[in-house]
Amino acid sequence: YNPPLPPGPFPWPVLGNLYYIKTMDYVSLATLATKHGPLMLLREGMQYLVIGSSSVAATEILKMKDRVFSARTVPSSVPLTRSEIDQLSFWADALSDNFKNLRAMCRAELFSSKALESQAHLREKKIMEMVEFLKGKDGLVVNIEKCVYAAVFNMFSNAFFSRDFIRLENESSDNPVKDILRGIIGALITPNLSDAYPFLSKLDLQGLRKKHREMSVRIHALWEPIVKERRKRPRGNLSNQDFLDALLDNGFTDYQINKLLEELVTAGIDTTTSTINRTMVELVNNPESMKKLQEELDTEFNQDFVRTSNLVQLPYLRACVKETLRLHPPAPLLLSHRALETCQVMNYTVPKNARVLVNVWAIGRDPSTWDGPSEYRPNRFLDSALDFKGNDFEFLPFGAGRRICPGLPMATKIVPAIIASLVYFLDWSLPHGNDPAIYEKLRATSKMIEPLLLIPKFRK
Ligand code: HEM
Repeated sequence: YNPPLPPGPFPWPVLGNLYYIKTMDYVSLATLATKHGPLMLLREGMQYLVIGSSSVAATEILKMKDRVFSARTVPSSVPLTRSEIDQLSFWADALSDNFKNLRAMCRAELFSSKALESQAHLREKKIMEMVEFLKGKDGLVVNIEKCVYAAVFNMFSNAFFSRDFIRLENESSDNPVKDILRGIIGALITPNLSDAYPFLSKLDLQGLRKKHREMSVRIHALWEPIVKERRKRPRGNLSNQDFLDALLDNGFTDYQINKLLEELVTAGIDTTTSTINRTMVELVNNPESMKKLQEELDTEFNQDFVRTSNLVQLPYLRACVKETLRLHPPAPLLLSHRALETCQVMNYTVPKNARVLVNVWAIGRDPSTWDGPSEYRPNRFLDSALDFKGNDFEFLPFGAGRRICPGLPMATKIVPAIIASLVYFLDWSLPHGNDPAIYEKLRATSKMIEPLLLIPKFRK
């Protein structure tokens, strides 16, 4: 007996459900799922697209059938050949040696407790520079998003190369790094005819692969001189190794280094900054939560310095971050998974090579799990063991299983540290006062909040 395909909207000949996919965003897909069910099938031209929208569907896809769904559908805008993907990219199948080696390398040299501890003083330094800069803007309107971006990017670039890449003082001017990364993400997520009709892929009709390739060249150009210079240095047991040293010691070629770092910043920077910005929007608009967080920080830090290593013990801070990730997961549909073979999920058949998404945004707002699902209530996490480490399938901002976000340990250091320092040293208000309509607009936008303008006021 072969169970049927999952239910879904009626597919048009040739086109399938391209109409829905063109307008596809997690909010309309969540609405569509209330009609068709927690496991839904759409047709993207010639491709099957399966969407899981409940914690039960997520458990089956990411836990019970994790191995089967551990491959990715690689967007055709990715400017790599299949063999490059298999040999040097995170897009590789999770069962491949390359994938396991990349994850092991990152885990050991970037995300282990030891590596993160050795970066702690750098994170603190970047934070204090940001705080000093903001103290100088007392009472003025600042584009907080840009300051956060600079601090986060420099934390990355210091872990990679022991260098800053973005100057805080450039707060008012354009930020080419951000534009490049947005360009890459744009090329990856724009609905692409080549994905629906793979035989068109070579033509690159929308120019998305070309755009991605150009942006890749530009981002690599930022660090290529550093890599070149570092190669000339004698290698050996240097103290103060950064990630680049580790890659060179492990025989990575320039091209491997370029691609790995590109993929790490593409995946890590926007997700991290968006979580911080969205937490600020929620806190500024929920004064009680803000007050409670500031009180918690005041008891913890009676000197003038936020030691990031002390932050893990702060329950309310953690609860605030979790509540932001529940309401605004930066990767609301995860990245595309792919079925390695035909299999059964929730008594339906999922065909081999189907693209599979999990709507973690919908799961985080499921009214059968969450009270007042669209309200910002960090308290709900205080007496709860729910965590985002991939074991609780009603709360999956980092995914779960073999494909869980490898950067989770780094994100959970950076995000609370920056939020804590912003609200410990400064009070914040909105330029036009607290207008509920503006709040709803800021928090509802499916794109990144931009520009996020706030007024800092000296507190400590
Ligand atoms: C709050 C911050 C972050 C969130 C919410 C987040 C979330 C996610 C999610 C949902 C996925 C896809 C999981 C899936 O498809 O099942 C992912 C993948 C990934 N993330 Fe993160 N991430 C964050 C920060 C970071 C950071 C800081 C880094 C690196 C420094 C990073 C590197 C990656 C990489 C390389 C992948 C692809 C892994 C793969 O394909 O197996 N992320 N992340």
